[in-house]
This record gives sequence, C-alpha cells and structure tokens, in this order.
Amino acid sequence: MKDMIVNEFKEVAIERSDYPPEKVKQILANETVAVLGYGVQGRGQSLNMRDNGVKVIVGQRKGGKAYDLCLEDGWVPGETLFDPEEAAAKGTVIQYLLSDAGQKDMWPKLKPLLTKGKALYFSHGFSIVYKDQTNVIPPADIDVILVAPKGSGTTVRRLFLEGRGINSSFAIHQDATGRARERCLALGVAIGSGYLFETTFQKEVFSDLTGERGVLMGAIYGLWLAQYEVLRAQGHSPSEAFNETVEEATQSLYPLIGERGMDWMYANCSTTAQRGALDWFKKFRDASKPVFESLYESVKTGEETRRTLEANSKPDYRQSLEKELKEIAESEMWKAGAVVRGLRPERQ
Ligand SMILES: NC(=O)c1ccc[n+]([C@@H]2O[C@H](COP(=O)([O-])OP(=O)(O)OC[C@H]3O[C@@H](n4cnc5c(N)ncnc54)[C@H](O)[C@@H]3O)[C@@H](O)[C@H]2O)c1
Ligand SMILES: CC(C)(O)[C@@H](O)C(=O)O
Ligand SMILES: [Mg+2]
Ligand SMILES: [Mg+2]
Repeated sequence: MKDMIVNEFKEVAIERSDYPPEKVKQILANETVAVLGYGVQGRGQSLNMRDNGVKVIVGQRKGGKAYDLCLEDGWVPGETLFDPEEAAAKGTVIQYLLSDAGQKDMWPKLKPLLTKGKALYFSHGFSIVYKDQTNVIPPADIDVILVAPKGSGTTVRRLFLEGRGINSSFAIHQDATGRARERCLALGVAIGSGYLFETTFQKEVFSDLTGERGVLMGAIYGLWLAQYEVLRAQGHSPSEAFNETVEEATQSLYPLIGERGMDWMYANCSTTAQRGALDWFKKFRDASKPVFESLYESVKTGEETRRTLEANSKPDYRQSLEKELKEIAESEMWKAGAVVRGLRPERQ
C-alpha cells in the first residue's frame, strides 16, 4: 500500500506487492471464476488469471469470431468453455464482461443464477449505476464488486506478458459475505493490475464515459482532424499534415509525457515551441471547456447511456460500428497514416 498525496488530497494505492501470488491463490482457492463474454476485456482478463493459476472458465455464445478465439486460446468446450448461462451456474465469481448493452439483455437470465454468497464482478459502473435504464439490480445476498482497468484489454494482456501492469480502479457496491474487499483486490491483481485505486461505481462510470468520449478518444480525434484539415486547406501535403498532427505526437512527444510529464515534454522541445505552446494552450482550454461541461452533463443525466443502449442493442449494431470505423480508415488522413507508418524503418 502506498499513500498518494496530491496537494491536500490523500488516497491509498493497493500495490501488487500487497497481494503476492500465494496470497491471491489462498483468497481465491475455493473460487471458480466465470468470465462471461470474450470481448477485448474478457479475453485479456481471463488469460491473465489463467496464467496466474486461478481456476477460470469462460462463458461465450457459440458461433462467431469471439467463440473461435476462445478455441484458439486453448479454452476447452465442456471443460473450461461453456455457454454464458452454464458458466454462470458453475462460477462462484461471475465476471460480467459482456458489452454494456449485452449485460442488460442477459440480466433476466443471469439473475436467478446468482445464488447466495457468489460475487458479481464488473469492469464498468454502467449497469449498476444506470439501473433505471438497465434493470440490473442484484440480489442482496451476493457481493457486487468492480475492477476497471484504465486501458484497453489488449494492453491489459500486453503489459502482463511484459511483466508490467495496468492501473485499475476498484469499488465495492455490496458486501454480503464480508469477503467482498479481499475478493475484489485478489481478482484485481490476478487480472494483471499493477496497482489499484479505490473509487465508487458512480465515480468510475462518470469519469470513464467522460474520458473516452473526451480526451482519450473523441476529443483527441476531433482536435487532430481539425488541425489536419486546416493544414491541408493551406496546401500542405497529406504526409506533412499527418506527421505534424499524429505521427510526431504518438512516436516522439506522447512517450515523453508518459515518462515524466507535460513540462518534461515541453522542456525537450525548442524554446520557440515552448513559447508558442504556453501561449496557445489556454485558448484551446477555454474553447473546449464548455464542450467538456456539456459532455459531463450528458453522462450525468444518463443521456449517454440511453444512446449507447439504444444503438448497441440493435441486431446490426456491430456492422454499423464497423461501417463507421471503415469510413475513418478510408478517409484521407488515415490513408496518409497507413503510408507514413509503413515508412517506419522497423516496419520495412
Ligand atoms: N474494451 C475495453 O478495453 C474495456 C476497458 C475497460 C472496461 N471495459 C468494460 O468491460 C466490459 C466488456 O467490454 P468489452 O469491450 O470487452 O465488450 P465487447 O463489446 O467486446 O463485448 C464482449 C462480449 O459480449 C458479447 N455479447 C454482446 N452482446 C451480447 C448479448 N446480448 N448476449 C450475450 N453476449 C453478448 C459479445 O459476443 C462479446 O464476446 C464492458 O462493461 C466495458 O465497458 C472495457
Ligand atoms: C479502453 C477504455 C476507453 O478506457 C474503456 O473505457 C472502454 O470503454 O473501452
Ligand atoms: Mg469505457
Ligand atoms: Mg476506460
């Protein structure tokens, strides 16, 4: 455990060293962890737990790419791979890692399988917090816990394989057994977290939905696109516009921020760049702050949830998402990206 003190704000981080392998094994000794859903998170978390010696089974519908991937990854039908309901019946910990819309859909079938003393585990506060829209209200005699990796499931797996760890938040919504906290933290370490910080289901989902719609995904692409379009309109070539917008960010400057912070990245650029960036960041902050405020409001009122559930419950939701992603891939900016990435010496 380590104190995290920022100004007067004190938090405590749970570290991997607080839950060494023997302790994790002992806490989870009598558990069968059923991971429902083999999407990006289900895959990363289940493989890491299996490698950590936890008794894991996977619940994934037959047919489709996710099921094929289960087979490729060595999950054995009838032994470690089952239909979601069968897995839920066998598990003592149910990791509910279907898509958020899928969780609402399956809930009436899952609820009767959540018998006394089991633990229901989420990686998102979504289903519980927006219960008015999802109807996910667990029985009172089970534990309800959350471990939410702060990154893609692909990274959860990659960092684990490199001996590193993702940072995750954790929360206890319901402690029926008196063991909810130790179950939660042992699972948090077993799925590959490097450290865990405590939150609530509501704080997790409000910050998560804001972050991904905002700076992590939506805002960054909007900002990049705006600059790319201005550079192109002013006669710069696609590769110049792409390099000055994306390639330099991801390949040179963002790793420096990750290493030692924004000031360190600035300090490694010219004084000309520093002067200009220090003058302009405030203009960008002031222009975008109202957009972030309206985004947070849309999360808080449940509008983002309404939109997600409506869109992602349609039978053809995946095809629609794939179509929109394809439009991005085929836009000039990302065609330029493919060409530029192909020129990296290590890719030749
Ligand atoms: N993707 C990430 O890296 C990430 C990161 C942090 C948290 N999360 C959270 O983890 C959970 C899982 O996310 P994901 O991105 O891995 O999920 P996903 O969207 O990839 O879907 C996971 C699985 O759900 C199944 N599924 C979808 N609808 C279903 C239905 N109606 N019935 C049965 N199965 C259904 C799919 O077959 C798929 O295997 C979500 O709560 C998400 O918010 C995801
Ligand atoms: C990986 C993210 C964006 O952090 C996650 O929140 C998700 O929903 O996929
Ligand atoms: Mg999210
Ligand atoms: Mg997230």
